[in-house]
Amino acid sequence: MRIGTPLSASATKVMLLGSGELGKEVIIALQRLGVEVIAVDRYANAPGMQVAHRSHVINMADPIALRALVELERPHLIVPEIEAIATSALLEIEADGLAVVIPSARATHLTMNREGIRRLAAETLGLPTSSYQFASSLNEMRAAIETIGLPCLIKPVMSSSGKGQSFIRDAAEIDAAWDYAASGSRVDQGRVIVEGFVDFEYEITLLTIRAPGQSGEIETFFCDPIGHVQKNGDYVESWQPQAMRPLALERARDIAKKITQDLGGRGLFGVELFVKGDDVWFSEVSPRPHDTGLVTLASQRFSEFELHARAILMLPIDATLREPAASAVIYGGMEEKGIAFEGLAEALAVPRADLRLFGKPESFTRRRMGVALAAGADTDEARSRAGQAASLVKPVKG
Ligand SMILES: Nc1ncnc2c1ncn2[C@@H]1O[C@H](COP(=O)(O)OP(=O)(O)OP(=O)(O)O)[C@@H](O)[C@H]1O
Ligand SMILES: NCC(=O)N[C@@H]1O[C@H](COP(=O)([O-])[O-])[C@@H](O)[C@H]1O
Ligand SMILES: [Mg+2]
Repeated sequence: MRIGTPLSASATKVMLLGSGELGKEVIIALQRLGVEVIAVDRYANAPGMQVAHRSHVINMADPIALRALVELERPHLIVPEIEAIATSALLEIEADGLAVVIPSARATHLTMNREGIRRLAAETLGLPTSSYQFASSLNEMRAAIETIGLPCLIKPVMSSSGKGQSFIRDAAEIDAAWDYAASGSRVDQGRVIVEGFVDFEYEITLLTIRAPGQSGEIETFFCDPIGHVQKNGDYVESWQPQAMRPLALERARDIAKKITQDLGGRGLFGVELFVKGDDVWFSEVSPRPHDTGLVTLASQRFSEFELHARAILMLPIDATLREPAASAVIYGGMEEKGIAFEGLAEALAVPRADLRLFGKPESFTRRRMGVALAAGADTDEARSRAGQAASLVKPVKG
């Protein structure tokens, strides 16, 4: 694909739908390749808007507003960065040939709802997953828990980063889990998935890229597996590479290839998998860069964001690991606008450490505001350095 001059008639235009920390890095990668970038999100001054050519604040869940913006801007490519988008509008935009949706309109439509992607993975493709049932009322949820058994997880069908998610060990926790799911759902659907608990040894994100190979045809490429730790459904720490037994790695790649091939299109996907010995379970997939993949800013020759940018532009990629590295999340720790960060010199004095401060205009106690990165001789050293650097960064009132 050729790339034109930004802000001229020949410009190659890309519209990001969602402009948080992950989109910000994708935009920087696109900017470096001379792409004209339009950042869109639900609030002003989102991280990606601060590095784009221009930006718009709209309700991306509104199909009419979304279609109108696409008609106004006429981007060549639309790059969804979050799930909460009117994917029905994306299906129409793609069918009308108005723009190319990354990785494909169908992929964004199926993955925005846990029901779509889980039924595809387990029922159509026959991939191993946790046991599961869907429920649309408290009574249905009780019946589903009877079948699935305890412990189990309750998640709104439309949510991410652990929002509205509960781990239930005891029947007494059921009512609270239903209420919490309703409060954490992005679009109040009143529908949840009940998932049987998978007693995994470790979990990984397998970054999988659909990009042109030597022949120019789309092929599947894999990054080294990323290990991570999640708290309350949200990632707090990740590292690469995660050591795996050869058979487990082969199974993980096989699952990732099958699901991404079915979703189709081009770009980078984050395939989330649970592993125990040689057993591997599919959990879910993001048809876009993954938060745990922030570690690739320190570990790979090209980060997951650069790989996504290249793949969507139909350019060749190189997914090789450069060295072991880790990432550790920096939370806001307070409910405040316009906060500041102290301790940066101390954090950056940690050997091989680096930082990303996302520039989000408002802090919440558990909002991810930045990330510490570090390389090391092995992932243990990298994890301890990244954790130390993150703990030295102190959010304070601005
Ligand atoms: N069935 C399960 N068994 C065991 N652990 C689970 C199960 N489902 C989820 N988890 C744990 O909770 C974490 C978050 O779950 P999940 O990825 O479904 O949430 P999410 O809201 O989509 O988060 P994100 O958007 O960050 O991926 C998983 O990474 C895993 O640690
Ligand atoms: N697990 C998905 C994920 O990490 N998504 C990232 O978080 C942003 C929203 O953050 P916010 O809730 O702080 O606005 C999204 O825009 C994306 O960059
Ligand atoms: Mg997840």
